[in-house]
Amino acid sequence: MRPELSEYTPIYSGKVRELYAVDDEHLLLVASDRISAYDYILDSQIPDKGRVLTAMSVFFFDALGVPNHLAGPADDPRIPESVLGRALITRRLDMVQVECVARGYLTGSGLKEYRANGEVCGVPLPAGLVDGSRIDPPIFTPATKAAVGDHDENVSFERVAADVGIDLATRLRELTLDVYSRGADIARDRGILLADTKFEFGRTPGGELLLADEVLTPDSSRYWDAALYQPGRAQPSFDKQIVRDWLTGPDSGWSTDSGTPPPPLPDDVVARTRTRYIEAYERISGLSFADWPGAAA
Ligand SMILES: N#Cc1c(N)ncnc1-c1cnn(CCN2CCOCC2)c1
Repeated sequence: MRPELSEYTPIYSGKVRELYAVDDEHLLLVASDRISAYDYILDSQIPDKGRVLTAMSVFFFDALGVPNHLAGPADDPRIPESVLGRALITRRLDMVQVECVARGYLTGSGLKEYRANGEVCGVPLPAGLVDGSRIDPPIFTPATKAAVGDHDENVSFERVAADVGIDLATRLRELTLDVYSRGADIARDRGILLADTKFEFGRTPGGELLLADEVLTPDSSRYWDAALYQPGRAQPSFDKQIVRDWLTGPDSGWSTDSGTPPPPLPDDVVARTRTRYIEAYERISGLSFADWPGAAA
């Protein structure tokens, strides 16, 4: 008999995920079906999004072989039925307060910084780069964690070293770039570009540094279709472009500068977006989402 979610103590609630205390040493990390766009959490949910992104994290935790915070399988008996497939039992860690970002392509806040001063997080880049340019080798562009709803602040490696010490900062950079590069290689071999990603790390009571949070999901990363890749413009998001295009198109009656929350999504936009998440998982993992635990939404 699985426990009820109400038996666990909520300890953190993010835009699309929650964290519960299971016991003194373990947490339950729950991914919802909520989706964000243009800095709004949409009223419409994407059925199975939480299960797909959880499956993707588990695939990469397994495939990359990096010591991590997982403390049980996807069907662990401590996971309540109501969240089975979109929740994981993890070790409770002392989290390092650094958003560990790796960028293999220039876009978003990195592009904005580059255009202003030719560098990102203190890392100088070649002149003449455009939106979507490859950054080779990839760079470590850390950020400080912002309050829910705010944007993280990009900071230099030197600032991270001042905050957490040079040894830990160096280890964070090394792990971030290694895990990003190996994850990007896996995705690229399947026709999907991993433009950038954000990792979080934590330490055990014994001081071991573990990869935590979610890993290489479309919520923590930018995924692009390699077949559509064209530097010099904003790349279509593999998973969210259908939503973005409808919201900014003629049928939504909404615009990004309206100052109002986006309207609900049409059923077909929801359905096609669900399909995109499942396609990303199945192409990258080579596994069938039908085999993943939990009830299909
Ligand atoms: N993972 C993890 C983890 C852990 N294994 N041990 C202790 N604390 C955390 C933790 C606490 N907050 N965050 C930020 C990311 N959150 C994730 C959940 O959803 C909301 C955002 C991570």
